[in-house]
Amino acid sequence: MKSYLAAAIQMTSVPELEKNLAQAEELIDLAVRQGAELVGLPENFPYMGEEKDKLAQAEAIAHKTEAFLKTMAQRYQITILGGGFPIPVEGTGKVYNTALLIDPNGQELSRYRKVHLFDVNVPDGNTYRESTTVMAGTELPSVYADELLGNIGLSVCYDVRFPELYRYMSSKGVDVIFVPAAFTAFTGKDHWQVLLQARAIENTSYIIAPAQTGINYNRRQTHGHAMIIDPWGVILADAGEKPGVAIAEINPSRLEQVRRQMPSLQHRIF
Ligand SMILES: O=C(O)CNC(=O)[C@H](CS)NC(=O)CCC(=O)C(=O)O
Repeated sequence: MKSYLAAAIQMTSVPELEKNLAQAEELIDLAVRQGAELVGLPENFPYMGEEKDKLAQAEAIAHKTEAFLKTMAQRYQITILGGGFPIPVEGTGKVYNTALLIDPNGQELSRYRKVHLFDVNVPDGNTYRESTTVMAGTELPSVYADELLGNIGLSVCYDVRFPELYRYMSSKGVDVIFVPAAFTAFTGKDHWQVLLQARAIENTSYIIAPAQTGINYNRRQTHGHAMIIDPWGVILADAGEKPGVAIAEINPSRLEQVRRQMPSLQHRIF
């Protein structure tokens, strides 16, 4: 593993596929100009809108997004994570909320289907029923061992509330954990940063958390604060509330140092 720069992209995706892909490319370009070699896009980056509208366009979203990610990876010579986007599941009328990791040759390295679905009545009055259109994934995320970038684990948004998922990754030697999200503004203000820091500290791993921000559609508002956190829990970069990028160094000697200073992973009893 080497030292390199990673980027967590923050965007305001709307119910228009082409517009979102154009916004994503502008921000990828910005990240690459600053030297990023590993770039993450947030959950639902190609489309944020009513669940039924997303489902109606799922075929096109899935097809164009996968092609887009491969093109971006090759054009910019980066490894890219497309945070959860819908991929239809044959014969069910539903989709998997899928995260895809692609290498600079345009080859797929890893694929994860969101396991925990956001079926929550948020106290701000918004009701979320992700399971009406999304099938829950049933598999733990595989940890992809990249010779240069480290061991990379994938998760999506609401998953961040389930520490057992990250403990599993940790048992597979994860170094860098992606948490692409579209966190609600209401839950995000109190929970987002705390949960991410906890996952970083308890697993002594880097966290790369790309995010949605601002008003995406109707009354849906997302929290922003795409960030990169180091294995000690220090926030290395925070994109704030506007579309942009959070960029920071991923450094194997820092991983090694923190794991020496705080060997909690070696002290597990259960
Ligand atoms: O808002 C939308 O339309 C899009 N939402 C999403 O893409 C997903 C699934 S509904 N949001 C979350 O998982 C939020 C989790 C969260 O906010 C928490 O755990 O507090």
